[in-house]
Amino acid sequence: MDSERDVRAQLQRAGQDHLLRFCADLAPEARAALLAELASLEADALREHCQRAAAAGALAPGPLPDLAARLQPLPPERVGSAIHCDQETRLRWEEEGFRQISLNKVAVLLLAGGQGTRLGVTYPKGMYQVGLPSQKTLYQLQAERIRRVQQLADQRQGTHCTVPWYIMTSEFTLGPTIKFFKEHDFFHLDPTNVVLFEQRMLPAVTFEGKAILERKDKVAMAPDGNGGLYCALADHQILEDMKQRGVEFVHVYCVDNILVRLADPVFIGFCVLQGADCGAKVVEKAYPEEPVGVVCQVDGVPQVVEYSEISPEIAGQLGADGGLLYNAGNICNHFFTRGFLDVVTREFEPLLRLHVAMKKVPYVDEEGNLVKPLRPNGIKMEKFVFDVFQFAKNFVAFEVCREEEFSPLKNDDTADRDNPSTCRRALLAQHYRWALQAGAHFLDVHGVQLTEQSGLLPNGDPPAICEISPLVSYSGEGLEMYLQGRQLQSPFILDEDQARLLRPQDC
Ligand SMILES: CC(=O)N[C@H]1[C@@H](OP(=O)(O)O)O[C@H](CO)[C@@H](O)[C@@H]1O
Repeated sequence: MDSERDVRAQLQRAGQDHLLRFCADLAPEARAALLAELASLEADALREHCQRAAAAGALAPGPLPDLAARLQPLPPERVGSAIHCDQETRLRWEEEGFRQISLNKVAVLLLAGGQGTRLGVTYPKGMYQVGLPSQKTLYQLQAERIRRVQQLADQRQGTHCTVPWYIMTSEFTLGPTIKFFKEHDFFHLDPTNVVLFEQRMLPAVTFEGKAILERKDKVAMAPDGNGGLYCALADHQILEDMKQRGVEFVHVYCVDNILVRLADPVFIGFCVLQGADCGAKVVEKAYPEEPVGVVCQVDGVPQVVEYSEISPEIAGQLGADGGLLYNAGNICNHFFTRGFLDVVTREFEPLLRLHVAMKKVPYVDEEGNLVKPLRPNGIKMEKFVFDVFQFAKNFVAFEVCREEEFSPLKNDDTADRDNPSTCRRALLAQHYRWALQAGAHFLDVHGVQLTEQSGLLPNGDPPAICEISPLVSYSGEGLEMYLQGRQLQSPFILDEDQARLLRPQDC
């Protein structure tokens, strides 16, 4: 191990020796931990990182300059649609997706290293429950969708398949996530098919280019963004694990979308039949300022321009049809072939841009007191998962229906949108629609039958509460046998037990 003198000398050369200013006050263990952390940061890499952060932070924040002239919507031949296609085509994509799943060629990969700052929780977002009647958490919903999609593939193809679940965590989320999964018996998935790995962390830096101490004995670190995926895949030999299992196609998604369709056979099938190496699901943007990236082309190359980097003028531009010109909203659901991920991790990762986020970073002042700043005082650098799209040989986008597939949990309930209430409503409204489509009738709290036309209530709630377990239906399929012609009293939960009760005798 490097001695304190060595570390100090290296940090001095890097202009970062302030990180040792409380070293003399520390108990031996804390001092050793700090020295180990500083040694692992490597002084040269730290200097470079701090200089890069300060330089990037000094540039005008917000929209990228000269973007307008370089931007174009994606050409139509690169975009498929689950909304505007005919039934036969959709079935063909779905069939292909299920075929690949049943051959064990499909994995899902969850990006779950974020800190949930906007939501205001100190635990991983996946452990959040939005107040559904079943009280299920995001992690449980996702686990059950994996189980169901495996089951559907098996039923069609007569197999016994596995969709492995890779979960990228960070220093903040790894411990609590493992504990949570163990406490819940991995939601009845085989633990050997749930692979947790950790992304790297990067130091937070002041506007003057100094790494920040968050405690006398600890540098302020933050996960390296969801684009940290590519280093993390290499660090933990995840692609080798995929290869051993025979995985060829990976559905990467972000933890916060309550409606996410894991390993969606329609999306997978579309991408595979298109021969794509990289793909993104999109929804039509709801309004110009919506905080979603837009999937488009920059200098003729497919890319995502993040909401923080697009000007209001460009975001509000209208196309010939009167809708938003840049209307392909990124929902952080990506398709990658393992081959593409392999090339990215080996060749292109170092080319990924670092994006700047100005954050309020708690720090210790000169006297060693903890300060919680009221205004941003630090720069965090992040890579974005979609920044690899530019390296794809055949990129495709796939448009899906927002109501069915996108409702993200970003904020707490004080915000108007993307909060626990909007997520809960989106899921319950979907299940209400599915139940009606399957021929159910609902009774209100007074036992009076609601009409089929009963729309959503003014607050967006469905007129009756109906929650359907993902173990019973993945995307609305197979519900007629339980619900056709039934009168259901709200609230109604269709879980596996209820499904057994409702199942006709001859099934
Ligand atoms: C770097 C990144 O992946 N940003 C994504 C991601 O945004 P966050 O605000 O970082 O959660 O999810 C959005 C969809 O919920 C998507 O539109 C956006 O482009």
